[in-house]
Amino acid sequence: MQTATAKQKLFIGGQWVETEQVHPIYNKYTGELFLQVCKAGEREVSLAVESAERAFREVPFTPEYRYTVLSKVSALLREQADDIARIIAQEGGKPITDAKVEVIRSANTFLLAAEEAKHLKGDIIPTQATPGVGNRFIYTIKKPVGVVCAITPFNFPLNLVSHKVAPALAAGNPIVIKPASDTAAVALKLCELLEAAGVPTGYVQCVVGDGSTVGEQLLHDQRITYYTFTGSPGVGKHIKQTIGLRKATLELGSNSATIVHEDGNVAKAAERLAKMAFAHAGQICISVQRIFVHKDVAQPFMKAFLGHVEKLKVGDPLDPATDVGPMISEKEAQRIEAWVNEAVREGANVLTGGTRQGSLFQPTVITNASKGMKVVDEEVFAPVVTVTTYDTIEEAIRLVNDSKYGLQAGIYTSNLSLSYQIPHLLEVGGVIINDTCCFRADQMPYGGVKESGIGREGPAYAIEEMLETVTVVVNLDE
Ligand SMILES: NC(=O)c1ccc[n+]([C@@H]2O[C@H](COP(=O)([O-])OP(=O)(O)OC[C@H]3O[C@@H](n4cnc5c(N)ncnc54)[C@H](O)[C@@H]3O)[C@@H](O)[C@H]2O)c1
Ligand SMILES: O=C[C@H](O)CS(=O)(=O)O
Repeated sequence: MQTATAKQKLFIGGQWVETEQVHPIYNKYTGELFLQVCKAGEREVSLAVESAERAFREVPFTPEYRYTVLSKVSALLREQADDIARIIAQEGGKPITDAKVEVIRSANTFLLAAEEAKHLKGDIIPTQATPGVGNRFIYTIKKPVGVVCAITPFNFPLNLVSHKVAPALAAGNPIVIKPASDTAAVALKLCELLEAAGVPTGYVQCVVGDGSTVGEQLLHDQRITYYTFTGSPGVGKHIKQTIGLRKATLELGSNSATIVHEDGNVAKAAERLAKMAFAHAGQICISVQRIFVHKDVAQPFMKAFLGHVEKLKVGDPLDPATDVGPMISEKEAQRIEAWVNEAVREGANVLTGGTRQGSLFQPTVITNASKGMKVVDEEVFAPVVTVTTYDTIEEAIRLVNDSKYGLQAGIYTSNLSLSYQIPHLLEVGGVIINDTCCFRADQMPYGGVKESGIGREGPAYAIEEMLETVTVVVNLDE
């Protein structure tokens, strides 16, 4: 990684490529210039896809070697975790402790994908009992889909890139990465590690630039067979409409909810919810945005919850004591300030927070919020949570489901029967029992329903989506 005054080059076809135009990346807390990154033009984007396509046709990449490369990247991430975490903290504003967790999770994501590369297999299809099939042996093989394009957001600038690069490579596909420009430094750092680990030429490229230029060009390039996108629902819908019949995985937004039921552990719920509603300043797709608490436990819950929230330390992401850092930009902090003020005008109460200093927004707890308010209906993607009481579990389920989104939901309850039933009733891609909706283990299938997306990530599941199944029928009578 270079210094702020030097230009960080792009990675295309195994070369570090310099361009005229740069994108300045700023330290999101101090506002100082952190790094200048070369911006891809039409030529570099086309070259990136061409390099990937050529690699796919001409460069062998065996499953055994995929394992070697991916596991080496995992080891390098672990070795360099402290330095890489500092990049994430500076360009992304993520508290250093959380940034370090992200790096270690990425190392794990690579290792999980490496292991999967050893186990790619098709199926044997039983035919003996099917009339008319005759003496035929039917089986399937799995082939890589072709050139994959990864388009990623700013909030987990390493692990969400890893969740696309590692499975694509494990499946034998070359990839073109277009990271969010404001946090592109760590994606390019990952390319350095992939190069050091010996990734074959052309299997990884990274081009930086705006969604409206670089992103659009990638969507229209017919040499790309598969898109894996994480980002906002608006861009996700646009991708789906633009790419036609080509396949895509879309990991989009949410206004995720957690229920604190009358028989749940209120003390634990209050502590975890205070952490997970405000982690990374609420800029997590599964961040706790709506809390529904049973009326009988609402008072002790609120007391404990507010106590924890008011202890959160807001400030410099490089300070290990910081819990909540800045938002990605002052513009985003101004947006959420306006949404909170609008909710107050419409009758909501702010119990704590609600104030802004530049891009720092104080952890904010809102009550008396209702449907029709942006802080309830839209994805806040900010350190803001609403708390609403309910009378019956049926009402709580209806409130959780009353959303255009459906990524994950959480419930605190000691009722075994309810724990079993509720995943069948909630309209989400993942249900977390006795923890908040903001939980992800990197190996689990992860993704949403409704406007939260299409498909599942987690190395084993992403690999499956990035493979083509070919059926082979052998007529044994010939
Ligand atoms: N479900 C998940 O797993 C998940 C994870 C993280 C973030 N997110 C979502 O991401 C959003 C926040 O991230 P963001 O602000 O970086 O999202 P964003 O949608 O603004 O940008 C994501 C990426 O899309 C690119 N892009 C924008 N317009 C494009 C276009 N026309 N064509 C092609 N690419 C284009 C951007 O440059 C960026 O690289 C939130 O909605 C959040 O919920 C979802
Ligand atoms: O922002 C949403 C991400 O999916 C979070 S995580 O990296 O998967 O935890």
